[in-house]
Amino acid sequence: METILDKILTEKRKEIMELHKGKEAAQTLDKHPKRSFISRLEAGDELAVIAEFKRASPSKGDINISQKPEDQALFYKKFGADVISVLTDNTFFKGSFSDLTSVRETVDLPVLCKDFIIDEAQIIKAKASGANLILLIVAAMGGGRLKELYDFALEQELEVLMEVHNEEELETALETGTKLIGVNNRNLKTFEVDLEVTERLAPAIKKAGRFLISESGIKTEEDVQRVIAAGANGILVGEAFMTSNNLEGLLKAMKLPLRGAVKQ
Ligand SMILES: O=P(O)(O)OC[C@@H](O)[C@@H](O)c1c[nH]c2ccccc12
Repeated sequence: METILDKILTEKRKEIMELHKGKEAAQTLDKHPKRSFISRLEAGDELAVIAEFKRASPSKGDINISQKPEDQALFYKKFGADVISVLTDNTFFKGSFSDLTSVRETVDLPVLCKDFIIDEAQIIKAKASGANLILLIVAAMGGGRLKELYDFALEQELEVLMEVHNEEELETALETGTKLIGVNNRNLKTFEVDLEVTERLAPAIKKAGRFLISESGIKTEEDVQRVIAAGANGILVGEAFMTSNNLEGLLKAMKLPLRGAVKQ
């Protein structure tokens, strides 16, 4: 059966053909000093928060369709986010690369390009649009291709958040040498969400000495305590922030210390 991930990748292949046709000059926005998420993680003893600009998704439909990326980015920055993630996929998530550029130009935080990247042309586009980090989803391609794209991104001076959902994908990710592993609690094939995925994969990630970001389905302070207890260094939150009527309270409550957050 064709999964949603298959459908998205079919669409991406069309977009990539267009990207290859238009030889857009990859002028970078790197007038600013480099914005590194990894150095923030190395320095910090507080949970890192990646706050996502997410208008819509295939599983939820419209989430917050009228919000402007620059307004949301200013709130995220003000309330303590460490990175802003921007969905750039248009067909399924109603995002765009110009959303990413707006965010990059509005705040001085590192910006993550959240897309389904399977080709170098998309990485060049992300960089030219202002990304500091990109997402690479292990489930979207084979291990050899993953390593090529990972190395290409590093050459472009981008950091990489590598996303996994099970043990096999994690093994493939670790082999690339990536420092940042994102554990997606949502199965991209069934949309089922379970924080237990973070708990299951955390020991191997910690043992390998990599940073662990728990992604998806995190809505409450209790959820955050749970993933910190499992060993998360950071979280990635979209829907709960985009729909909250008390974003300040929620985001600040989630910025917990990494030690002492769990009552013994
Ligand atoms: O809205 P949530 O449940 O907080 O999830 C955010 C983020 O993890 C999710 O948007 C996501 C994780 N991996 C992805 C890959 C592609 C698109 C989207 C995603």
